[in-house]
Amino acid sequence: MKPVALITGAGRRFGYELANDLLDNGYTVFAHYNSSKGGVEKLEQQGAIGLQADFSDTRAIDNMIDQVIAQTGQLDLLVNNASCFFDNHTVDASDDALAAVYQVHAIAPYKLITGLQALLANANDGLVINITDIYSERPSTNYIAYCGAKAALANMTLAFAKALAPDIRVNAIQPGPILFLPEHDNQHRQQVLAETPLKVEGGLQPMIDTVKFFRDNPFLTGESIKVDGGRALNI
Ligand SMILES: NC(=O)C1=CN([C@@H]2O[C@H](COP(=O)(O)OP(=O)(O)OC[C@H]3O[C@@H](n4cnc5c(N)ncnc54)[C@H](OP(=O)(O)O)[C@@H]3O)[C@@H](O)[C@H]2O)C=CC1
Ligand SMILES: Nc1nc2c(c(=O)[nH]1)N=C([C@H](O)[C@@H](O)CO)CN2
Repeated sequence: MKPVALITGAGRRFGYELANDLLDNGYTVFAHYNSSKGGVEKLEQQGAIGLQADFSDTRAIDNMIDQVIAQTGQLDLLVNNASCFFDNHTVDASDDALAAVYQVHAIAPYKLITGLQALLANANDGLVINITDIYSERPSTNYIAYCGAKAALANMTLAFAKALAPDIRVNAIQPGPILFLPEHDNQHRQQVLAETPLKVEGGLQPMIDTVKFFRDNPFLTGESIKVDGGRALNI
């Protein structure tokens, strides 16, 4: 049987490239998206199974879990990647945005891990990888809710690693400046790179390589790896 992966936020950027890589490496991929339908449609052309869910709606999370359980008896890899990068102004202007930050980064991963636990345990070496942030340990004052939610995900990584062993491994990746957003101007980019010892935007391949590192190391659980060019040293 082909290994099975579920990637959340697979419609663009890191989630999309990771899903592509897993498809190329023989995985059956469940590709979740919220609004990036076009990206998942490309993945579906390569055999992926698209799943739409807005994680700000808990019922949508439950429905997605039911769809996965109905289509597979095992899950080898769950990557909790979905994220809404909202700053203080965004969440101060909208309670819905504030709630979404915790729904997407904490409630959805919690419900996916617990709801798919039996499928992960059916795999030979079930693995959960939570995508947190270097700011989950040293918060930014401009993204207070986001950093708090990522910190919750980081903490749950430790708890689930302890609670689900030895059947399921749970680890985290803490990205730094891997890929700027289109709206990030040159001034912001230069400032971030000035604070990054390796002085470059990391790109997505180091993240994909780190997923593979966790996949290939069955003795790792409860671990978190920074993929940040050293930027955590300066925040
Ligand atoms: N890019 C970087 O430099 C850094 C990234 N990270 C983390 O790495 C991971 C990947 O980063 P990146 O690719 O830039 O992430 P993105 O900002 O591109 O977001 C990832 C995905 O999250 C999904 N998402 C957002 N809101 C919701 C929602 N309400 N319900 C369901 N899904 C939702 C989006 O789905 P859709 O597009 O379908 O709406 C999107 O595809 C993220 O967890 C991010 O926090 C951390 C530090 C730095
Ligand atoms: N969901 C996202 N989270 C984060 C992003 C992103 O693009 N999407 N980017 C960062 C970095 O700070 C980077 O943009 C450099 O400023 C943090 N989290």
